[in-house]
This record gives sequence, structure tokens and C-alpha cells, in this order.
Amino acid sequence: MQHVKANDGVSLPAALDVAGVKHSYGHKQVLSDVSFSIAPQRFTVLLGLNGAGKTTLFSLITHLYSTRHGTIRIFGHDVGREPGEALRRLGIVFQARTLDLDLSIYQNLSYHASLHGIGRREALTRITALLDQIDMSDRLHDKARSLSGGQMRRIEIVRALLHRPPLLLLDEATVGLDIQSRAEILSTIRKLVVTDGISVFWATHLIDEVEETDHVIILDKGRVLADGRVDDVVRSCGADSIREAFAILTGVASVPANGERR
Ligand SMILES: Nc1ncnc2c1ncn2[C@@H]1O[C@H](COP(=O)(O)OP(=O)(O)OP(=O)(O)O)[C@@H](O)[C@H]1O
Repeated sequence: MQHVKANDGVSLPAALDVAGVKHSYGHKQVLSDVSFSIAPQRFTVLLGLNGAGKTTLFSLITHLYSTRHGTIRIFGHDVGREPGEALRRLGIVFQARTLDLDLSIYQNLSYHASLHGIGRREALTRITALLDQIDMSDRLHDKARSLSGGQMRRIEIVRALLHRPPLLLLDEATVGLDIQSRAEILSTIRKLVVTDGISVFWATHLIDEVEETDHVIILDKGRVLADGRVDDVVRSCGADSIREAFAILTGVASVPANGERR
């Protein structure tokens, strides 16, 4: 089992360990021998253009698809062999909106809590505390449809955290949001790593979401092209910035804001 050093130097099992994973849709292979580990209590970015294979990889990690080639472990638990143990440790925010618009925020969240076997009283305590953290406790009984896109995303993040998973996956969480909402979501998530010791795996095509001290995994056409601290990746490419390193590695002349390959 892959072990990695946490922030305090203690050796822990990797929050996520992906080893030799391949995936095909019919004859089209979209993930080729993908391997990497992410450390606990770190912010790790999965950076790739549209079509790189990020969502497919997330579908394998969350066990929506079964892994036919390779293994995926969450804190040492094999997603294929012990899905209950593995998935209990995982929270996920998908790219597509998933709140029920006709239910209140409380109803959306308490339903999810009950799926995780959390009692009503405990659920309300957790919901109130998490809504407080994102300054939305006054919206508890509002209908989800009355929220802005950024507020909906924040409620989806609260929902993903209700069962207190140590690993949180977010697939293009800021897509379609205005600049201010994007910044707020990103800073909420970055804070969780520091204050709650959560491990975050953040998939994006937006290079300006990456910071120098993050761990970055660059995925392109289903292959891992780089895996390491951002400043190390930049240096090893002989580049001046992660944008330049990404362009060198992928052969994409400039990285477009919409994530489409040019
Ligand atoms: N259900 C499917 N059937 C066939 N091909 C698929 C399917 N889902 C994805 N693909 C293809 O697999 C490749 C990887 O897609 P994937 O959605 O995983 O990439 P991505 O990095 O998440 O991009 P995006 O952000 O645009 O979703 C693409 O070429 C896509 O067209």
C-alpha cells in the first residue's frame, strides 16, 4: 500500500492511490495506465483540458464504473473489493447540478444525511454548523431554486461533507460561475484543508486555480504527464509558470479559458 508523508511529517496511507488504471468506452481507450497517489491533508489539482479523462477517472474512483484494469484505494481501502469502507471516506461534488430545486436546503441536506445513517438531531447540528461556516445559515428553509449558482455549489459542498469524509473530490466545481463565486468556492475549499485536515482532489481545466505549493497531476488524453508539487513541475519543464509548463507538456500553444484543445 502506498504511504505518503502528511503535513506534520507522519507517514499515513495515501488519501487516494490510483495504480495502473485503464478505461475504454467500446474500443476507445480514454485512460491509459494512470497511476498516482495523493497525500492526506493536501490540496491536489487534477489539471486537464476537456476530454482529458477527468470525469471518467472520477467515475471510477466513486465506483460509478467498475475498475477492470488497475486498483483504486481510498485511505488504503480498495474501491473494488471493499466499496463500503472506501466510499464512506469519500465526499463528491459532481460537475452537474444535483440539488432538488423544489426542496428546501434543509430537506436536500437532511435527506442525504439520512442516506448515511445520520440521525435527525445530529444531522441538524451538522447542517447548522456547516451552513454557518459558509455564511448561509439564514437560508436553511429556502427552496434550492431561490439560490444563485454559486450558493447551490456551496450547498452541494456542505452535502458532500455531512458524513465527515476525510477525502473530498470536486469535478470542475467552479464551471459556469462568475469570478467572485469561483474565488469564494476555491477559498472555502482551500480553508477546509487547513482547518479540518481534509484531503481535496480538485479537477479543473482552469490553470489560474492552481497555486505554486499545490500538488498537481496533469492529465492529457488519458495519460499522466506530470505529477508533483507545482513549482517542481514548472522547474523540471524549464518553464517560468505552470501555464507555460502545461503548454510544453501537452503541446497546446496557449491554454484556452473554456478548456477546449486548440
Ligand atoms: N459515455 C461515454 N461514451 C463514450 N465516450 C465517452 C463517454 N464519456 C466520455 N467519453 C469520452 O472519453 C474521453 C474523456 O472524457 P471525460 O469526460 O472523462 O473527460 P474530462 O476531462 O472530464 O472532460 P470534460 O470536462 O469535458 O467532461 C472523451 O474523449 C470523451 O468524449
